[in-house]
Amino acid sequence: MLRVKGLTKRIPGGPKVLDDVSFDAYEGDFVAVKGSSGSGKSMLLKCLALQETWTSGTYQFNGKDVPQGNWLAKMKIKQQVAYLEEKPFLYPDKTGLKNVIIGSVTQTPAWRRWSGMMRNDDYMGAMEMIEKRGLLDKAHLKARNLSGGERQRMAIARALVHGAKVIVADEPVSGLDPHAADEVLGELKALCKNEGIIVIAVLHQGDWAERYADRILGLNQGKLVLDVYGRKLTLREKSLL
Ligand SMILES: Nc1ncnc2c1ncn2[C@@H]1O[C@H](COP(=O)(O)OP(=O)(O)OP(=O)(O)O)[C@@H](O)[C@H]1O
Repeated sequence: MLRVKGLTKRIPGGPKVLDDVSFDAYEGDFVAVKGSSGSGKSMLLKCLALQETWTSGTYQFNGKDVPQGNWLAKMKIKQQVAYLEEKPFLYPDKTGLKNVIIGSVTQTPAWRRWSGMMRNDDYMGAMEMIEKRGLLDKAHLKARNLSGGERQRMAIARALVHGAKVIVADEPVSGLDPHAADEVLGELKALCKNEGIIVIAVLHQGDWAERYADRILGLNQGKLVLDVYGRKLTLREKSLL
């Protein structure tokens, strides 16, 4: 479970880009975040994935305060709260499999990525995760040759192999064709439903949020102005974003 209370981020010498944001998310929740450009969507996700610090407020994960200072404690949270970018970085000359085993910059310690060590159980675990994503025939393809949707799904496999219990995804389907977008969001939805993963995704464009999320959070100028469960947004609600 993830609990955010009064989360506020002020840019030094500048404005508040997150202003007193509070919400909870539970195992299996698919939460979409909507809001116009500059409303703080990416900043919220970066704070949750410990890619950014916050100024005040509390953030708890599984009942414990998430620290901002302690490196080791932060590393443990980063393993469990994976950050999925719009265009996830994969080492282009390494295979999908190798990328999954090595892990991402945000989730895996540098020594693990640099050593590139591959134990037998790493290999088996990664292959199983890739197979579950329907990407077995792509496992040995260099990452540069994967399509946008395949890269996203490979990045999801990578996050899970390295212990993700929460996936925060910033515009994960932006730039994908509708079929590839459906595959990526279908995959994330299945992870919520079948494995209790929490997904928090910025899905501002189109009706992806309404189609896939159980809940929609709306941000406007850093404030949480909407928290809607299990239904489409009304016209009035849309006008708040
Ligand atoms: N490091 C920074 N220094 C100054 N301002 C920042 C910094 N990071 C973010 N901001 C500002 O914080 C606000 C929120 O940014 P954020 O990237 O979260 O917006 P967003 O809702 O994701 O927008 P978009 O949909 O355009 O990506 C913006 O006004 C942005 O300019």
